[in-house]
Amino acid sequence: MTDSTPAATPESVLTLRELAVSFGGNHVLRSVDLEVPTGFTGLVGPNGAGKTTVFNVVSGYVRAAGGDVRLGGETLIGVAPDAIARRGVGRTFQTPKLVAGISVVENVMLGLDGRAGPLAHLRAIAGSRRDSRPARERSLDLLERFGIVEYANEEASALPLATQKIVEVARALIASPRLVLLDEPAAGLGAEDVEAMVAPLVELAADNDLAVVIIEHDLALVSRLCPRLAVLHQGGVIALGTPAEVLAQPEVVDAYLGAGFAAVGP
Ligand SMILES: Nc1ncnc2c1ncn2[C@@H]1O[C@H](COP(=O)(O)OP(=O)(O)OP(=O)(O)O)[C@@H](O)[C@H]1O
Repeated sequence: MTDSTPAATPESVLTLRELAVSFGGNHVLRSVDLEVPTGFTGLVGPNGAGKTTVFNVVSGYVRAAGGDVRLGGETLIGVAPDAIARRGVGRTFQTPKLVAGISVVENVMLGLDGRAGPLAHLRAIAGSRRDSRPARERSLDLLERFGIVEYANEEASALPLATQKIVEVARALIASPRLVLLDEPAAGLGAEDVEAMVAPLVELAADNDLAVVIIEHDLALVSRLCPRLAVLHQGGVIALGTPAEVLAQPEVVDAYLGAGFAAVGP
């Protein structure tokens, strides 16, 4: 390699092109363009900007009105949520969606079938085809990594919020995804619980070359984790760059942060 070799642009794991979503007359996403490489990307913006809607389209729960979503080179438009999960997309929900009546270790295993969404409960009744010894061991291994293996046999939905959120992260990771979407993972958690979730997540993401997109209102956390931030506002990405670059942009201050905000750096 010579000095004149151009710096490699990181390969995009997830690509959104002119993505549009409407709910009736509410045009939530007008034209969202975003490339997500491996590593951590923060998706921020005001309440109601459409951040969760982006996750819902990528994971197949909401239909796009226009544009494209590509994982690697392949479109995810028209693909069912469980099939999208099996192609390598793991996700969590703003409010944990764990299946009641089954244990923590079993909830994590549901991730192997892509069963993380609203229908997971109904399907779980039939039992998971993936309830094999290796699946159980993989689930236990993840619970160990996240420091919650002691809860493995407890009913998941009875656990404190922080533990439920960590269980969801483990469920999102069990199928060895390429892309993980975390919807406000730290909301409602104390500093210690956030660390308990984040430290193993950062290690696992690095070990497995994952692309992780985090929606998070805690800007200190998102700035620490994410070398890239995208700001969503009025149906599109209005800023993209390092946290320091993005949080200093006047339009981001106006739209999201408020005039009293001063970026804390570096
Ligand atoms: N399934 C749906 N049906 C109708 N409207 C919806 C649906 N999902 C989202 N919306 C609307 O789309 C808009 C964007 O919602 P979304 O939850 O994506 O925003 P957000 O940026 O994630 O907000 P927050 O930061 O408050 O979680 C809101 O006006 C919301 O009411």
